Amino acid sequence: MDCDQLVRNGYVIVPDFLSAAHTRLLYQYAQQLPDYEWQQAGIGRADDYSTNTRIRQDKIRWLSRANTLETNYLNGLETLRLQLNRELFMGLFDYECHLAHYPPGAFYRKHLDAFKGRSNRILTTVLYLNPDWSSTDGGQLVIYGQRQEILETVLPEAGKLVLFLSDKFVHEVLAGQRDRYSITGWFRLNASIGGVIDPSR
Ligand SMILES: O=C(O)CCC(=O)C(=O)O
Ligand SMILES: [Fe+2]
Repeated sequence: MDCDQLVRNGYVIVPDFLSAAHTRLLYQYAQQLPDYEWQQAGIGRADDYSTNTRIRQDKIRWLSRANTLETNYLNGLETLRLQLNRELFMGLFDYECHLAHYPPGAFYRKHLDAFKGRSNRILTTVLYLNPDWSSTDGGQLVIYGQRQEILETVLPEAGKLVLFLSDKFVHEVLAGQRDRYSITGWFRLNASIGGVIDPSR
């Protein structure tokens, strides 16, 4: 992981963050999960939470330490959290993530993952799981700059990790032709106030 790029640009794209073997296992795992394991994704959190399929149409499943494969991934991101704290003094407190499944045609319109001063989501991570994804398959992640210019159009290719500051970059997921699998997560700060635990979701 190149921390310099993250500091310079506020985002970084790492093509081979995860080995092909580990990525394949996660891909197969996601593909075989039965329908009832997935929930319609929503927007907002806690009391503000709602599902709005005009904005996003993916299905998600939160990761836990309930099995080895999920635990391995969470351990890998824990190592990254410690690296970021060590090298960039980011003070990241914890990490949460979910599998995401975009069926053909599904999208996620332009949005921010966090709003300045109102969220403890600091850094977004997206890991892509699909092997052999080509540009004709669609499903790109488009990252926008401060003047709404396109900074990056990212193909969701197996093993690739995208990291960006959650309150800085508007982004969207374009509709694709294939089932698209990924793991999206957030490094968080601890924003509990007055003994009220800050909700993670
Ligand atoms: O899957 C992606 O490329 C991005 C997903 C995303 O923006 C989100 O879940 O907030
Ligand atoms: Fe997002």
